[in-house]
Amino acid sequence: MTESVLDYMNRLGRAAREASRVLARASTAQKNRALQAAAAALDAARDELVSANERDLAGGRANGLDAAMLDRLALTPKVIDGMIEGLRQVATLPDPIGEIRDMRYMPSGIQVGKMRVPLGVVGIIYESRPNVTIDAASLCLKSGNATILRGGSEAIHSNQAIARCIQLGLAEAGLPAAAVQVVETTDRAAVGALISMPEYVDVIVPRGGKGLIERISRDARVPVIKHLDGICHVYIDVAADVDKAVRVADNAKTQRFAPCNTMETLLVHQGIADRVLPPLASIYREKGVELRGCARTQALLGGDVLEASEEDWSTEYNAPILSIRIVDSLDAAIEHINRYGSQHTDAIVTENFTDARRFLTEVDSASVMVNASTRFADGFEYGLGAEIGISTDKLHARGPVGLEGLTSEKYVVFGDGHVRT
Ligand SMILES: NC(=O)C1=CN([C@@H]2O[C@H](COP(=O)(O)OP(=O)(O)OC[C@H]3O[C@@H](n4cnc5c(N)ncnc54)[C@H](OP(=O)(O)O)[C@@H]3O)[C@@H](O)[C@H]2O)C=CC1
Ligand SMILES: N[C@@H](CCC(=O)OP(=O)(O)O)C(=O)O
Repeated sequence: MTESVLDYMNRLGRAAREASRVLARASTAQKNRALQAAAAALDAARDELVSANERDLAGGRANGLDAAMLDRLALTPKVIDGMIEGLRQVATLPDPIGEIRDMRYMPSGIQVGKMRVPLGVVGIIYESRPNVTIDAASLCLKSGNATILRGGSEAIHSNQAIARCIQLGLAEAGLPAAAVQVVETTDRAAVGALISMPEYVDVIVPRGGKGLIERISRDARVPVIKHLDGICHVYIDVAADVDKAVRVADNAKTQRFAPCNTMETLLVHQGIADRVLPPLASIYREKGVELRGCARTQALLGGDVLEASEEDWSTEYNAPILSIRIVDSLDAAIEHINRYGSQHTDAIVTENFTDARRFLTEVDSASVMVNASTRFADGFEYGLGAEIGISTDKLHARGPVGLEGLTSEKYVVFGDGHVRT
C-alpha cells in the first residue's frame, strides 16, 4: 500500500458515504439479490476460502494463538455452510427500511408519523472470526447501510476472500462496490482513522475486549454502540429448584467457553450452597473447568478449588475457568453483579416470584434472565433473525442487535399547503 493509512481510510470513508445514499434508496428485491448472489459466490469459492483461511491459521499457530482463538478463526465446511445459510436467512427477513408508523392528524391539519431509515455508514471493528464479516455485511446491507469492516488482524486473508464474494453479490445486484468495504490493512492506525471521521462514518460498532475499549473511549469522535466484554453471572437463589439450577449453571458455563454470553462467575446463596455446589462441581471437574472460589466455596468443595482473588471477580476468562462466590442474600448477589459485571447478561435461578422480580428490576444489565442460561443472549435466540452482536451500551440499542438496531426513525410530515399560524 503506497498511500498513507489515513489517506486510504479517507478514500474508503468518502466512497462509503456515496454508496450509503444509493443503498438507502435500493429496493428490497435488489438488496436480497445481492445477498443471494453473495451466498452463491461463497458456495462457489469454498476452495479459495479454505486456502486463504489456511494461511491465517498457519500465521495464528506461528504467533501462538491458543486453541479457542484458532477455533474461532477456522473456516470449516460447517462454518462456511453457516455463512451461506446466514446470508439466505437475512434475505428472507422483512426489510425494515421505509416502514411508516403512527401517522396521526394534528389539530393544525398536518399529518405526522415516523419512517424507519438506515443509519448511513456503519464502521465495525471485530475479533478474528471471519464469519462475523458475513453477519455484519449482510445485516448492514439489508438495513440499507454502507459498512466499513475492520476484522481482527489474524483473519485478514480469510476476510479478503469473503470480501471478494460479497463484491460479486453487490455487482450482480447493480449495487456499488463501496456498499461493503473490508479494510485491507492490519495496521491499527486504520482503526484510529475509522473512529475519527464523523464526516464519513455515522456510527462505530466495536466488538472486543479491554484493549479495544480503552482505545475507543480515548479516541472516538464518532458515536459508538459498544459491543464489549461479557462478565456474565448466574445467581442461584435460596429458593432455587436444584435440578434447574444445575442445568442452567452447567449450560451457562460449558455449552461454549469463549462467547461473551458465557457465565464467568457463579453466585450461590449460602442457604442452598451445600445442595447445589457439590453436584455442579463434579460436572465442572468432569468437563475440565478450573474452579476458583471464595473461602466458603473452598471449604465446601475441597482441595482443587483455587482461591479467587479480587481480580477474578472482574475477569472475563473466555476459557474453562469459573469463579464461585457464596453470598448471604439476594441483596449481596445484586450488589456483586452491579459492581463487578459488565452490564451484559445475568441470570437468577429461583422459584420465588418476588426474588425474580427484584433481580429483573435491580440488576442493571442488557439482558436479565430468570431460570434460563445466559447463553440465550443471542439475536437468533431472541427472534431477531440474526445479530451484529450484543450491545453493552444503554443508548440506541441494548442487548442483541439485529436489523432494527442498525436503523433509526425520522419524522415524516404531510401537509397540503399548511402553514403555521
Ligand atoms: N458484546 C459482543 O457482542 C461481543 C463481545 N466480544 C468480546 O470480545 C473479546 C474477545 O475478542 P478479542 O479478539 O480478544 O478482542 P480484541 O479486543 O482483542 O480484538 C477485537 C478487535 O479490536 C481490535 N483492537 C483491539 N485492541 C485495539 C486497539 N488498542 N487499537 C485498535 N484496535 C484494537 C483488534 O484488532 P487486532 O487484530 O489488531 O488485535 C480486533 O479487530 C471478549 O471480551 C468478548 O466478550 C466478542 C464478540 C461479541
Ligand atoms: N450471540 C453469540 C455470541 C456473540 C459472541 O460472543 O461472539 P464470539 O465471542 O465471537 O463468539 C452466541 O450466542 O453465539
